[in-house]
Amino acid sequence: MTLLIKNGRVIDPATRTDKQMDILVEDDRIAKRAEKIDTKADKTINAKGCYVMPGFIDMHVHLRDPGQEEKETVVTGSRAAARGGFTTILAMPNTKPVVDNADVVNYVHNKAKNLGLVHVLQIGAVTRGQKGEELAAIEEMAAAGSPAISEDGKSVMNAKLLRDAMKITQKLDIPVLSHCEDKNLVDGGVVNADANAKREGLRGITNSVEDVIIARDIMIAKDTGAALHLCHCSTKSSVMMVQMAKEQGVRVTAEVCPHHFTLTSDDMIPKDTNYKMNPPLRTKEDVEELKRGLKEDIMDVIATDHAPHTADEKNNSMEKAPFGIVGLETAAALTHTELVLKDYLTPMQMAEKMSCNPAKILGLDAGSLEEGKPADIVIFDPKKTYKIDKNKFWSKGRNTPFDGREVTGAVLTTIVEGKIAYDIKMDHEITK
Ligand SMILES: NC(=O)N[C@@H](CC(=O)O)C(=O)O
Ligand SMILES: [Zn+2]
Ligand SMILES: [Zn+2]
Repeated sequence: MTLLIKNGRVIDPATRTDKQMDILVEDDRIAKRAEKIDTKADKTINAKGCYVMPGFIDMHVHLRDPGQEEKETVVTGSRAAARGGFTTILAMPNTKPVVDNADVVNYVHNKAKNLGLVHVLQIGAVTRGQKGEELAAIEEMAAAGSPAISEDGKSVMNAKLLRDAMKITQKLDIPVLSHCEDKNLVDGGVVNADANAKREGLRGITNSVEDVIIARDIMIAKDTGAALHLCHCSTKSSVMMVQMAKEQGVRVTAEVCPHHFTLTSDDMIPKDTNYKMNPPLRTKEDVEELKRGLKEDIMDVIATDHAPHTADEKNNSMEKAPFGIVGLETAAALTHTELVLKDYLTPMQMAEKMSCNPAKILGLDAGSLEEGKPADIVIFDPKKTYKIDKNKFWSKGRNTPFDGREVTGAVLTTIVEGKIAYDIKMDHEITK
């Protein structure tokens, strides 16, 4: 099988390439890349005017499988990923049961392999059952192919236990992905602690809830020499701490989610639980600092924290509804609209933060359009303007604050190992 992508703007951070080129895919690999390729191929795509980027890699996805298949499954989550331009996704372990041993890792990997749509890699938990009492089977899960561990959904509140885990991951050379939230400081908070919370009579989540754990985890990473990746950073101080840690040579990287750089707590519609997520939407000051951090490459990664919940669960009071919003099918458009078109990021930086950097952090053979590399590619139209429509999502989740929002930039085609996993022409076939 050969596939020829013609006349696209090839943006490949791994080789610092940004120019109009053709790409020839043979079977599952990039066979050739040149200014002009005239070989006859089984299929030819004209990508004139489009970005051709390494397929996006989402380091932070909740697939809810096993155990909460009413919210999402490996199948529906993979389809949503493909529609969002993602060729690799990492699944968080806060499932039922928790992913704390190789059997559950294998279950997810096998399910994804049988579907054969995008690459799905299962992250292992840090502690057994995410109970924070004893370590999970970290080595066993790494041997089964987990590229990282994470306690996402909460922090490992026992610092000694986290240090023990980091001693192991340092040896295994895999990163710990930290959800930073001091459980005791949350104190019943549901939205950012500010005037909006007061007006709505809601308890607030202060920046310190996140910041104290970021500081702690950086220090433990420094002690152990382990690689630390900070999930969903939302505070202005997170940027300062990541910068300081990097200057000191600590192995730290950090991610920001599209909702945290697109919205502030002022955008919240009262009682609309699609604005409830963890960490919460912060102030303008925080958002500006996150965008500066992304622009100056202090913050390395854009990840979605795709957190599907059912309409029933979200159809509750702000206090009772679960935290989290979906993100796979809106991330690329929001990144392009809010950061590239507003001159915070170049298209090259967009490709770095959505593909190349996650691949580096996770040690994956992905995130590059070099000849010989796996043909995981996204074709993105930077001119197409449209309104986000949650009813078109391939995810089971409809919990988004972005329904109806106008954006510019659309995923046209997602190619995984040389096969078309998504094409915008498929949009009418709602697959569920
Ligand atoms: N982010 C969220 O608001 N929710 C996530 C958990 C998490 O990422 O911490 C979820 O699993 O629903
Ligand atoms: Zn989290
Ligand atoms: Zn999460």
